[in-house]
Amino acid sequence: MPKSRTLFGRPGETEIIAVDRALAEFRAGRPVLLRDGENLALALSAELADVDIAERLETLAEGNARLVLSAARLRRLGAKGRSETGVLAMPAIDIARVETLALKIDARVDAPVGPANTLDAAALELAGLALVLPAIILVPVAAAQIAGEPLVEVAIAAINGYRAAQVATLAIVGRAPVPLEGAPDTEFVVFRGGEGLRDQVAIIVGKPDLSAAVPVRLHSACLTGDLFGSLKCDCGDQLRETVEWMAQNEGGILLYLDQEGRGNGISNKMRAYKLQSQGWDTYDADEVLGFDLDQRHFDFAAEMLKQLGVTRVTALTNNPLKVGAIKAAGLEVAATQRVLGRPNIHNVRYLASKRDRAGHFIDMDALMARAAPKD
Ligand SMILES: Nc1nc2c(ncn2[C@@H]2O[C@H](COP(=O)(O)OP(=O)(O)OP(=O)(O)O)[C@@H](O)[C@H]2O)c(=O)[nH]1
Ligand SMILES: [Zn+2]
Repeated sequence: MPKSRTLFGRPGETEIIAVDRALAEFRAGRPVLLRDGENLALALSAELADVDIAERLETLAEGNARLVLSAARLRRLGAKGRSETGVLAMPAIDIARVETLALKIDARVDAPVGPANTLDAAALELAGLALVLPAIILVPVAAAQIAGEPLVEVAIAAINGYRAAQVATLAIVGRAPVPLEGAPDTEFVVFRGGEGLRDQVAIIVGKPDLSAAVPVRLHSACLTGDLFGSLKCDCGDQLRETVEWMAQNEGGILLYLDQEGRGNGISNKMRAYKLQSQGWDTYDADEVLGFDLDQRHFDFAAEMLKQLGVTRVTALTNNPLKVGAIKAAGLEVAATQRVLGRPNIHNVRYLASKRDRAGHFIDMDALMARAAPKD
């Protein structure tokens, strides 16, 4: 990403600010102006579009509007031969059709799907960052057509470089002791930036020896499981049992990451839960919505560990993605340790899917042995 220096933007931050503004607009259902050199296009989240905004875009579109969809969504729509992101031409912006193609379960694609260009791909990345469905109405425009319009403009390089820039600017903004039940010697350290739309938290339990392999868990936020003890997953048990284990052993660090729904956000997770209640498994439900197996990135989590002085870890996880990401970020993984949740009739299919479809190291027999409630 190009560095630029202005009065109110430190080098590298100007681009982050532009994307932050674009995200606010996008999530509010207003079009964002994307720029790739001389090429301009208005991008609008399909799930937030209504007839009024469609009519206004139509006056600029001149028949050139398109609907950008993810590879996963196109697969579900039965688009022949498409293994990547693609676009559907929209001679007229028909909101009912957009809604069907973006969200409806039984929708099939009835028109040729074209390849996505750099603006389309950046629009899809923006949707991912905004935690909305990966479906965007894109309208190519000329500068003269939108002169004087109060639009937020963002260069596609800024969008594509956003995650890396967020890692580079990650910094501790607050820390304090927070005694926890069962782990009274605990400190919360809050980092600004990283993934998702909020800050990230490192929970340092006890006084881990930073010169040895530090027990570390990267824990993705799960409102339903962590906070309310939902029976649909194993997150709450993993969270509390890890903190307890760290307190009773040599301490450790749990990173609480703003990655609801495997990075899809809480609203898309709830859409997926609705589909699951109709019989879809956890990954198929996500694919219906247009998501791949896992949208999470963990490079910023590794950076958090580095800033806390960690170089070598014992990774407390069953997820090979997390282990790979920690290693790829230059930290040493001395060992991995399984984190068993508790199975029940509501989560057993979810756990089996994670094992069978995403390669999680889950020993179902060991897990089932824990099915009985604690005495
Ligand atoms: N999309 C989606 N996300 C889910 C579902 N169930 C749980 N999640 C999310 O999945 C993530 C689980 O994250 P983690 O607890 O870090 O676990 P993990 O990736 O299974 O890896 P380990 O627990 O470390 O082995 C959280 O972001 C949850 O919100 C689901 O059915 N669909
Ligand atoms: Zn969960």
